[in-house]
Amino acid sequence: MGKSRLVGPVRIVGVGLLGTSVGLGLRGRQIETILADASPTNLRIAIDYGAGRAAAPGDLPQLIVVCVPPDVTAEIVARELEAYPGAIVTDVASVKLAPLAELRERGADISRYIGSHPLAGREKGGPLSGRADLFIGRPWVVAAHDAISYQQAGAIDDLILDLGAILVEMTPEEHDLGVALVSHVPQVISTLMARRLTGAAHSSLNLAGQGLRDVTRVAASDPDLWVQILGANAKPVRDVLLAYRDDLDRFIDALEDPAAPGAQRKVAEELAGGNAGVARLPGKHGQDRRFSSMVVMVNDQPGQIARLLNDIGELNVNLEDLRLEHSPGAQIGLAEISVLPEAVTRLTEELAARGWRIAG
Ligand SMILES: NC(=O)c1ccc[n+]([C@@H]2O[C@H](COP(=O)([O-])OP(=O)(O)OC[C@H]3O[C@@H](n4cnc5c(N)ncnc54)[C@H](O)[C@@H]3O)[C@@H](O)[C@H]2O)c1
Ligand SMILES: O=C(O)C(=O)C[C@]1(C(=O)O)C=C[C@@H](O)C=C1
Repeated sequence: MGKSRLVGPVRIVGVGLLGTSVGLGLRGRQIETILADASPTNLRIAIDYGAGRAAAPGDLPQLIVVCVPPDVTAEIVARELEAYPGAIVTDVASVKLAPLAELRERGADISRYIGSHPLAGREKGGPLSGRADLFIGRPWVVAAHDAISYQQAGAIDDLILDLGAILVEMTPEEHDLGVALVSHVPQVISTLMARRLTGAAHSSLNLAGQGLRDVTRVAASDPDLWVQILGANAKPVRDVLLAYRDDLDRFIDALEDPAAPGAQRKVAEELAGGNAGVARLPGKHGQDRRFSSMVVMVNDQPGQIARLLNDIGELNVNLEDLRLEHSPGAQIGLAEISVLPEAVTRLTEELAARGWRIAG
């Protein structure tokens, strides 16, 4: 266990997916965490799960992390600033301009507040979805404003670094424009793609492979949360969607008569544009992921996954993550396993020596 930067205690308000993940990550570094939530059930689950303890009179948190839905973020930040005059406060809401504007309107003491946003999450909320390693290697934006300097908010930087995330400084405006493109519009497109499936025939749905699953994973996200996020960042999201509508029209036109002169070139240019865009992403899973993955082909027979995991254990390699892919009717499953990068070469060779087929 490395030394932590934060001294603590850290108070976490809202212990759903984000709050519980922050709590678990900090507890893993022995930092004292104090939990609060409007839902007694969520609070109980997060405590039982090991994310921290309940609040007590006389608590003096160094830092408060507000992890509640966007529409109540400013209200709760204002309340916490008033209740704990010695604490620095941040929030993790997915939009940054709206909460800051509301705090200004409320006359809150924002000289102790900077909003932040980890670009890490899952499509499923609630404390049971919390993960201590959720933030490792992920960008975490700190959205500055002129009532506080970064130096005064050092505890927020410490939080981000203690949780293994990558600190990114930007203004709230830059943040909201950026996430419209890389997070909010992707959610909309994923939703629309998945919505197309609601009336589809089972025979078509049975053909779904990993491509569709990759682009529709976040369509399973919580509508209540996303109504708030999209509403609070409507203009930037709308602007990207308008450009996207032009893109769609161009693609539709290019397919109108595939035999027409130049039609194939137009389609090829669109596809090449996609290649160029995806190549600009910093790593498949975001920046600096700590783990490398490899894919092992597994025969569709009872006990095969157990045998693979046992072999990995015997080779003394720690499995960091496991993802199984299996299409209906296929005789082969694909196990994507994530391990530390330095273990990949040896594991590949030794698993191959034990008869496993490595797909990549
Ligand atoms: N889900 C993601 O992937 C993700 C990623 C990054 C940031 N965020 C942001 O994090 C915040 C929390 O999202 P989440 O996914 O953890 O949601 P969640 O639904 O899992 O958790 C929210 C928690 O806040 C509690 N809560 C609601 N109103 C409250 C109030 N007034 N006072 C105290 N507690 C209250 C709820 O009971 C719940 O436990 C949101 O602002 C969201 O924009 C979410
Ligand atoms: O990967 C997911 O499931 C997410 O929900 C992640 C994601 C994102 O778009 O990157 C979604 C919204 C949050 O504000 C931050 C992260």
